Amino acid sequence: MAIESMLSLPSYVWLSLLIAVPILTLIHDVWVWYRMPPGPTPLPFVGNKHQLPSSQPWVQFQKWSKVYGPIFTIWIGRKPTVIISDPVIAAELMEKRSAKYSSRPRMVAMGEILWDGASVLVQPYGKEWGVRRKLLHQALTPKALRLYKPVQTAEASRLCSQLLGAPNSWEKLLERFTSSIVFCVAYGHRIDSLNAEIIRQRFKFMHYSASLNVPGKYMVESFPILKHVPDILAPWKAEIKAYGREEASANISLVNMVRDDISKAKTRGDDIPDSLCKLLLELQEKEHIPLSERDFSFIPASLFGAGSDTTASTLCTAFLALITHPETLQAAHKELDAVVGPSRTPTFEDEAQLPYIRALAKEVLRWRPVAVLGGTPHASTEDDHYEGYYIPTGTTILGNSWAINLNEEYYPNPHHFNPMRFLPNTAINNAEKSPSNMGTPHPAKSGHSSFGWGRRICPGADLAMNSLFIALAKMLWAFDILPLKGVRYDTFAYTEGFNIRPRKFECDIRVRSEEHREVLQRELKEAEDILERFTPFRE
Ligand code: HEM
Repeated sequence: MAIESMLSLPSYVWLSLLIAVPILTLIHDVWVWYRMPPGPTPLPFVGNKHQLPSSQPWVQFQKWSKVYGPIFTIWIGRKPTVIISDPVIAAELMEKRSAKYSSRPRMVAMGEILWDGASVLVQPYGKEWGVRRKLLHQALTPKALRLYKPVQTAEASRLCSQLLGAPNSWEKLLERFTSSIVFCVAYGHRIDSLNAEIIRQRFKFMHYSASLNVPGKYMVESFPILKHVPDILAPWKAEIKAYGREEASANISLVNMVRDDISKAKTRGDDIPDSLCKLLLELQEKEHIPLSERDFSFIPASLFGAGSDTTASTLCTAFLALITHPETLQAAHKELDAVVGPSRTPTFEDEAQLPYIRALAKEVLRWRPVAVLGGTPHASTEDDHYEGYYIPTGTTILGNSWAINLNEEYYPNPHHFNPMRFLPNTAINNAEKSPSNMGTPHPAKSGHSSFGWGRRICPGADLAMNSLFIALAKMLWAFDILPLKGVRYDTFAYTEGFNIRPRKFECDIRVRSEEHREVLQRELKEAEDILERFTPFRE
């Protein structure tokens, strides 16, 4: 009846509606735009899309922050994104006001159709996310992290001994190292080669999910109602769901592999290596976990996508920093020689005595942050005001780590790689660390925000820091990492994407002495004894 009477409306009413709706929408948008933090002027309905560069948008965002201020707005179509370039503002919104700023922007194709809400990374803030996040924390407590240290140490020794044999393959060797750690920690199985079937499978899933997250590729992102169109009428949706089923079934198989390992070990009367999946399965025996088998399987599976490439890329950046700032290699050698000496390699027990190595790892994360736009964006779930500006519900919030980490106020001479910035205050360091060369202190305890903010901060940060520390300590103890003669290195030549790493470059990796070589060979045997318990994934 209502439809019939609408259809019988005179044509001048329809015409007025056709004109009035866009005009009213535009008035609404201008009113919101006027009250939000300033930014480059958007076009009606299009926003700033035409002004966004196709390459390294974080650099353009940093330039805009100098024009419009440390908090500014850009518009993608009619959706606002607030971009933050100052660590204090990032902490104020995403940490102090985290109750309002801990969600994720809606990603319909990837988060809802492909993963059906199973992935913690893109899940909106709420109870479902909280269950997964709590489980991750339970398997990554300081006590649990201690259980993973022996395998991280053994893998770092294996990495050094592989670098002895194939120094030119350093990038691939770093990738194998981080992949193996992630799989040992997630499932108690190691990676001996990047040709392992499981690596190919994981890359296939990662590339497919990334391919869904291309702005403008799917109409469903602008009109989420389309996700309810039956599969038979929407082949694009049927394809995404089929991929989702394949990934879920692969994740469930990995959990079943660990279940099988546990039951075989019980029959034999021994135990299997500690892993995140094993800890979660033990927890499941003791208490009810309100997740389906499928959703449970996505928790250990999240480690590879989130933790392998990020850690490997950070190590690649460390190599670039060392060859372009040779004084830092010398300082690292000096500390390692004084604390560890030439007859053994460093271990986690030496960590407290190696402040320069720890500071070097932090400076790498600051100097060229791998998650250059703060990882996955945050989204607000309530209207808010900051310094008189209006930030409406549903705004996307990007912490531009590039601009934050290279903000001169906090890090003077920001492109200079200088681990001293992160050295604890001691009498000796203070002589070189006057406030004028160290800048305003960063609000985070860690001194940087490369792992994100507040309730969404990276839950794997301590695990990643342990991998970075042990790999850097052992490699720096063993090797000279040097520039090739006559090569000019570009410290800005980085890849595109959400996670960045230096574009391919060559360097000269030389063992420091025959004694160092012998120690590495001897320690490889000890490492292999530990790694033997972690069955490798098949090629
Ligand atoms: C150098 C290595 C790493 C860096 C730089 C890094 C950085 C980040 C960043 C910036 C975020 C987004 C935080 C935010 O939204 O505020 C994040 C999220 C996340 N990271 Fe990491 N990460 C690293 C390693 C790892 C590792 C080893 C794991 C394995 C446990 C991991 C698991 C995750 C997960 C599951 C999330 C999503 C958390 C959520 O949405 O609640 N990351 N990471």
